[in-house]
Amino acid sequence: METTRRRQARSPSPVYTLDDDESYEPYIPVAQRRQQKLAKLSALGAKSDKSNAQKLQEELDAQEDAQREEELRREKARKERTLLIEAQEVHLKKAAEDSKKSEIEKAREADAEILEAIKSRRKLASGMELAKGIQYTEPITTSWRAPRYIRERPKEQDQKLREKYHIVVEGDNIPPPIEHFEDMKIPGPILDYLRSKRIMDPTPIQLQGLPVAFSGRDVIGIAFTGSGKTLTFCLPLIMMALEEEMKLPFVRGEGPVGVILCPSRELANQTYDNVVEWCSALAKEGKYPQLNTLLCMGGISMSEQSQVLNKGLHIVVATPGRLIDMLEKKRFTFNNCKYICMDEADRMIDLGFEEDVRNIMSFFKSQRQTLLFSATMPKKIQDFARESLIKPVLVNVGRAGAANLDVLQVVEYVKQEAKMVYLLECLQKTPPPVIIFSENKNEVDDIQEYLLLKGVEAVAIHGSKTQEERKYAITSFKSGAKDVMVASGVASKGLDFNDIQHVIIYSMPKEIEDYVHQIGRTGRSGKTGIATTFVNMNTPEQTLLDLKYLLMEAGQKVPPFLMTIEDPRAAQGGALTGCPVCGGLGHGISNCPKLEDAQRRQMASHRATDDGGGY
Ligand SMILES: Nc1ncnc2c1ncn2[C@@H]1O[C@H](COP(=O)(O)OP(=O)(O)OP(=O)(O)O)[C@@H](O)[C@H]1O
Repeated sequence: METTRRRQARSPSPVYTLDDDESYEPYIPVAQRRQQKLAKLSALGAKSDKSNAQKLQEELDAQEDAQREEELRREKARKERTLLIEAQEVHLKKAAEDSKKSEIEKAREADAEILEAIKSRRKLASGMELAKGIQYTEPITTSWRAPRYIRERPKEQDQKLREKYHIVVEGDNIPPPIEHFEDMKIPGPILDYLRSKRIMDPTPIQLQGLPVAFSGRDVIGIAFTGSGKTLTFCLPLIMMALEEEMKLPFVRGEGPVGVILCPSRELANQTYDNVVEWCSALAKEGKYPQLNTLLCMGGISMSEQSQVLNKGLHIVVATPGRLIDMLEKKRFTFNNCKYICMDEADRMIDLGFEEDVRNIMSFFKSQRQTLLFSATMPKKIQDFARESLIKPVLVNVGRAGAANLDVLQVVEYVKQEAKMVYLLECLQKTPPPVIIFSENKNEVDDIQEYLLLKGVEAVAIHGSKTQEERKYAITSFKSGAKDVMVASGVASKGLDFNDIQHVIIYSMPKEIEDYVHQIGRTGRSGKTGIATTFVNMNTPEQTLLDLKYLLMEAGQKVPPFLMTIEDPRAAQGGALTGCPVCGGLGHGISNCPKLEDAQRRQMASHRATDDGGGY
């Protein structure tokens, strides 16, 4: 033990322990080795003969060579090992990068495939046009012109005006924006009527959308909920019908001049009421003729409307199913129809409803002006629509699918079992009227029952209610006789109720567009409102992500539990652009909830019946 310790202490070699590689041989510098060799030789030289010394010399040389070779081999092996490790590391890193890249690429490829499939949908042209390969290249012309002073002002001024009102336009030869209704050549009685309703100046979508539509151009109009889109697409049709009627009055069996398509009966009813009011205002003083409007939708008998059908018909407001039925039965024709507008157009030309629209298009006999309006219009629907329109003008106020900034959005985590009780508390936040949304018909009924039990004056509306019940719910709520309306999302899209104070979203819809439409029942025409949304662990994470981004975009408070939800695309380094299919900001096309639903709807569309959804 003592010897070992001393030997170790004397050893000139580097410190080395058994913990290291056992095959290791300490390195002895060449000069030292030579000295050792010389010492051995001289010792030998003293005792033995020369040949022995020579032998030994050769032996030692051979040993030295072998040792050097071994050293070189080891050195080489070490270098090779280092290179191998480096190469492996590079390979692994590359593989990791490649897999990350291929994930993104894979997603991108999948997206491209879906987008291609959407793009390859047939245009929304009539069957006759498609069969004969008829393609219109120029928009229809109308006699409407902007006042000369506006037409002649520099284009930069038009652009400045658009910037002032945050209007984005796309298209060729875009008619100028007009800041005052008085400059739009709208008949006086309608202007008076609008003023009486405190509609003094056009909203951004109106000040650009109306001149474009009056000029006969195809329009894709996108603007926030409650921003006055209805007037933007109804007034041009009224003016067109007026001009036709004044040229040569319509007699029985003639018309309509144009049609407005709505995705639900309630919306059709509301739009019809608006058109009738505006037409009555027009004819009130006797200076202009009466224009006749037909409401064409499931749930009302056509005998009720026979007096309209017995006269010349100017305007039809319809849901698709009943309209097709009437056209097939030849109750009226589209032989002279020149105008078609789709409200909530993204829904109308969405997969599933598209075939109905295509069917309706097939009844047109000549070129028409086509207008598509919505608060939500995902990029791909826009692209598809654009291909079906003729030199369309896109008028966009705010991002398509963005929430109305006049709505204060509050998102609360409420456990499923606590929702009903908390709902009562929530109702105290504001005075009535309040709308409560639920995605589920049974839940709508349960909520109404609970509220009635608690003494709250509540009505309910959903697709399984009869036409009478739906009408009663809407009218009693609109008149203020009832404080609360509990509704399913579908039944209330686009409905314009007066001064809704508070929207409570009892169950968060899967598609963020539905959320945008639902909260949009408040904060209309420049007023403010509150939207409270209940979420919990039943809410899909992807929906929560969409919601988080939407709140951030609108500058709203994002609750901490939403803040903690990470976007997997951010980790993958993917682009955080909105989903081109639904416009949601929190996911890509490959996991779009709407696409799944749309596909389901497409399959179901063949079985669709006129069951209360408006068809
Ligand atoms: N220029 C205006 N000034 C003030 N109020 C207006 C103006 N234009 C329309 N309004 C009113 O604003 C309300 C909302 O209009 P409208 O229903 O057309 O909104 P919308 O954009 O179609 O909304 P949604 O996307 O929810 O269907 C209506 O009550 C309407 O009378």
